[in-house]
Amino acid sequence: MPIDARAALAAAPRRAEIAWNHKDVQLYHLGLGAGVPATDPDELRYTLESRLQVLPSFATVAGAGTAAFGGMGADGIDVDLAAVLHGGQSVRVHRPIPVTGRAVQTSKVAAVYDKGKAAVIVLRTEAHDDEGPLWTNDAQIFVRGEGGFGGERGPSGRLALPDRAPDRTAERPIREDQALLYRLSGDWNPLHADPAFAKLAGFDRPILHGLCTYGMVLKAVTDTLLDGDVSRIAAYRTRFAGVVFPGETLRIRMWRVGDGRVQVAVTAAGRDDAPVLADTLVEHS
Ligand SMILES: CCCCCCC[C@@H](O)CC(=O)SCCNC(=O)CCNC(=O)[C@H](O)C(C)(C)COP(=O)(O)OP(=O)(O)OC[C@H]1O[C@@H](n2cnc3c(N)ncnc32)[C@H](O)[C@@H]1OP(=O)(O)O
Repeated sequence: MPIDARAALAAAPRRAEIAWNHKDVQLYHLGLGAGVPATDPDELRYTLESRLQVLPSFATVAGAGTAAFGGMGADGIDVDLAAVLHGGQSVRVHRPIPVTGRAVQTSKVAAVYDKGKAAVIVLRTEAHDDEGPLWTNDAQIFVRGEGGFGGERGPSGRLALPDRAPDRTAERPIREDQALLYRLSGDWNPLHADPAFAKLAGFDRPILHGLCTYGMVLKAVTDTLLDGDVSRIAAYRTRFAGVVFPGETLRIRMWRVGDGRVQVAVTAAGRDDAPVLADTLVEHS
């Protein structure tokens, strides 16, 4: 059986020692489109080692994605990569991520939901270093065609948008080669690079990594509403509601909804505002 929920949930957490330095952080930020214009002091915070800060979404790639792909091969989970889409993601940072770090990361399957036509696997990753906890991530992995095994349907997690105009709107173009650059941070899924594999998965051409959109949007919110200061971010969650293609432009609408929260909706600007990110919330100080 491709998904054995009981075996997946009972499996011991996987443990990995991970390390990163300024180059990993700079490459990750460049993969999100940072550094344009190259001499803009606001962009240098993401690109120049002497001023570098780390976007909290870096937690999703630290250790070059070991947790994500380790989870796909966890006990009880044997699925076809062409059936896998990233369904949702949350990150909570317990303190700012250092530019250079070494940590122990554990990951385990925290839930397996049966959505009828699909299964949703929740993969939880926690990291700590000598000073204590660093981050807790949940990745929701949507596996088409693997539902119907008689499991719980799980929560819907929907978040209604405020009934008013957004406080701010930003647009962010995606470079044609952005997925090729982003994948160097550790997500080597051919879905984002190989047209033949993308076809197998049902797409006309390679699609952008969900986590690339995720990082681009966090950067846009930080730069637009949080003075470009990543240390103000505590948590960030989203649902990947529709695919994005390299070369498109993201339209990012933001609402301040009180108590240090920004709600966000993201659409593809050139495709009739087709939904891209839904149920998206940034928590900040
Ligand atoms: C770090 C870990 C990495 C993990 C490995 C990932 C590797 C990466 O390289 C892969 C990627 O980056 S893929 C790119 C990013 N993801 C996407 O582009 C997906 C975009 N979303 C879609 O296409 C559809 O929403 C789609 C297809 C997801 C769902 O659309 P529909 O089939 O129309 O679903 P719908 O009928 O609306 O809902 C059925 C039930 O499923 C739940 N659901 C829907 N979208 C979900 C989503 N995105 N995540 C989780 N659950 C989701 C619905 O809530 C519904 O259940 P319920 O009725 O209980 O509410």
